[in-house]
Amino acid sequence: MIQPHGISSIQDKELFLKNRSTLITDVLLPNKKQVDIWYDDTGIIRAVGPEVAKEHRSEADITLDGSGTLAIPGLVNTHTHGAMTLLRGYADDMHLQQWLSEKIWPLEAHLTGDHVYWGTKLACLEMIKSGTVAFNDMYFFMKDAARAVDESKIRAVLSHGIITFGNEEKFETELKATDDVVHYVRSLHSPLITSAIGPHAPYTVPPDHLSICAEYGHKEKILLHTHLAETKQEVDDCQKTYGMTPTALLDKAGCLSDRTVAAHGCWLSEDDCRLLGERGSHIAHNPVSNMKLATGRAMPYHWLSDKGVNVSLGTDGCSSNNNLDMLEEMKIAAICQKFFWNLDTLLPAAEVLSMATSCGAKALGYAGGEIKEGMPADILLVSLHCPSMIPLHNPVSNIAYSADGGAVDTTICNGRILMRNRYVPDENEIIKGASSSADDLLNRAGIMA
Ligand SMILES: C[C@H]1O[C@@H](n2cnc3c(N)ncnc32)[C@H](O)[C@@H]1O
Ligand SMILES: [Zn+2]
Repeated sequence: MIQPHGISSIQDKELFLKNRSTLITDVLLPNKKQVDIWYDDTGIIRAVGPEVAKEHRSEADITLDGSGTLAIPGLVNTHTHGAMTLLRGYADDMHLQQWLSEKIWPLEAHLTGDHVYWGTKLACLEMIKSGTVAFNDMYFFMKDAARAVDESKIRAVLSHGIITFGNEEKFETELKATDDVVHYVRSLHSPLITSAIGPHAPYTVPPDHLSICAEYGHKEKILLHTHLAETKQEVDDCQKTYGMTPTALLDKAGCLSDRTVAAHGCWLSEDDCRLLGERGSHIAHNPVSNMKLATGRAMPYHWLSDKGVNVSLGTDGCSSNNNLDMLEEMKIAAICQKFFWNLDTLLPAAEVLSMATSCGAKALGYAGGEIKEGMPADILLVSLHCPSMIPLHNPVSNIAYSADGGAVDTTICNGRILMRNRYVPDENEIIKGASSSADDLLNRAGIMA
């Protein structure tokens, strides 16, 4: 086993076992203030400030030396398909509809719960190693995904991806799968995991099925997670078939509320943005996936923010990104907006950091994404000894534009230490399990790994 730097004794390994009252000393905040942070064993931040170590040292079970690191809130990935880690590099450089219907869906037809378990374990590992503490996931075999997330101790909103193309029998199966996930997640009694209903998109789920999804979501008081206005073809087809935009169609079906997270939004019109603002719905921006699949237009961030829409950030799945690194995503979001809309002031560094943290927590419906008293201890310690963090003229700029996930030294979610000195306890087992699971998937599909 790799002996990671600084983790040597049994006692150190106990760091990862459970929540304990923790003091982080001498850490820098993005505003360049040097502080100590203290949180208790319920995982809630109780004090942040220069004198905190003096006042609370005796109450802390663990002390982490934060010197040489910058503390930022844990990152929130508001749109992904976790287990698609197994499909990383399987189908690149294709047109979106062809990519889905000729490569992705045929392979996904061979998925089992075991694949999704290992794919989600790998996704959680990758997220922990790059500073993500919460994600909004839409995929299949979500009870297996829930097991993987529960073991990984990060936050997640889990939805079964509903794709019906109008088939009633399929819709019944999909609703049953959704209901199973909702009840299974509740039975876990985890404060970190919730469920959502996930009608895949207006082009895969017709209006009558969308309405039933919306009703179910309202009845269960859960999020509704969907794809929206990703391509021009989607918007044109919707106009032709239903005489309205996909956004108006979702609204007519009752799918737009403040519990709705819609991914992409590349081809939203200004009126669509106004409607989303009125409904309090959230848009998850996925710039890497959009650029890779050549959706042809960047999400109109200026219109969305003008209309008061909460815009968060997501990576999309590993088959269209091809990683889950939210620090990388932040940079690409900020530069993609400036480039596409030819506006150098659009989406500045501080805004993209909020997009990846507090706006994400808001979209997923929990209090978080800020390092302050009363907030959950979702904290990253980013190494200041990385070349990409030097010099430190502006910590927020370095985070948004310069660092990548490899700069994250320590990841804490809800007070629990998940990575320290870049060490995650079960990393080797996960890599082994996920690699053989990916081979197994391709073998089952008759593709030589
Ligand atoms: C939940 C479903 O969503 C599919 N999926 C993955 N990425 C995208 C995308 N960019 N657009 C639409 N669907 C996507 C998954 O492959 C799965 O079939
Ligand atoms: Zn997606």
